[in-house]
Amino acid sequence: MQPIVSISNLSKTYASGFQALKAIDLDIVSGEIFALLGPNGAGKTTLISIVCGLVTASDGTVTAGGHDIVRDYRAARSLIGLVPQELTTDAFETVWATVNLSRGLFGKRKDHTLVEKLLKQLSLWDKKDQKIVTLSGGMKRRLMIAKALAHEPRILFLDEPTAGVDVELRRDMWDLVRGLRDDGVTVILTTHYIEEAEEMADRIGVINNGELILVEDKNELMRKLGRKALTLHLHEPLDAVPEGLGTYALELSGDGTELTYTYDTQGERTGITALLTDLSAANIRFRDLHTEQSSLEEIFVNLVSDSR
Ligand SMILES: Nc1ncnc2c1ncn2[C@@H]1O[C@H](COP(=O)(O)OP(=O)(O)OP(=O)(O)O)[C@@H](O)[C@H]1O
Repeated sequence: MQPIVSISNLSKTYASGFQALKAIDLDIVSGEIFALLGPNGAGKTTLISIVCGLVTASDGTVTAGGHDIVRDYRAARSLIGLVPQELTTDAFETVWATVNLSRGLFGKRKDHTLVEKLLKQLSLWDKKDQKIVTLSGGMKRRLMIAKALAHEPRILFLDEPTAGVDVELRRDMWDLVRGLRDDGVTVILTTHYIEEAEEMADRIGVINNGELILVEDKNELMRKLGRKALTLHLHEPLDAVPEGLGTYALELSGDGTELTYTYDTQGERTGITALLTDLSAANIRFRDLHTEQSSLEEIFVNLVSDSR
């Protein structure tokens, strides 16, 4: 299937001489939620600003829906909605006027039914006659989404959609984004919250120092790079890991009542069967056990520190 956004050899050097992006190649699949994950200053905003035509690239090409974003700017841009980090609209405009205006800016004919539907969907309908300056932070965020969707884009970029919002609103945002995906909108979001990428994304791209260091299916990423820990809850506490078990990566905790074994899920052998046999031979009995997979956070921290 043809990608809905195709980024090829994209580089950006700002006038200051700072290179914010280094030869990025990335294809976005239609209908996915793609999370671009990276620390502050990694180049996330620069990347989406280029795709949305707000910043010019120093090198490389981008197409959206098959249209080159420079040569065929209008056609490409009309497919794209952008929710920036900060609201840039006139604060004394009403909600209703500003969303309708956003649609008009793309040369689309008025459609009050669509705007009404959007405002209802975003729980802003009862605020439609209020001036933006009177809205709460969460309402402003939702308004930015309504504005970005007013011209019915097929691709939505969300730049740090939940930075600085409370947990409840974050969950609302996530539900909303999933709903958009269900409606067929392709969503690309930037975030430095690993939890957000873990929760939301179908695929994850990790960007650091202007380089895309990894692009991977989320589940695959967690499976491939994740390690697992098996914790055995012992009947009798141990003072130390018995000598005969010294070859295993074992750690004793919980006042000697928990024995944790860490293993690689992708390894040829996990070593679990041998460990359990040896435990039994050493007469160590357990009453319960559980396993835990390493989180995306641990994977991310390892990746970023490796690429420095
Ligand atoms: N107009 C500019 N001129 C010079 N350097 C810039 C300009 N805009 C951004 N940069 C630099 O480019 C780098 C990438 O910035 P960018 O805003 O793309 O990062 P980001 O990943 O979005 O970060 P954050 O998570 O903090 O929003 C940063 O080092 C930033 O200082």
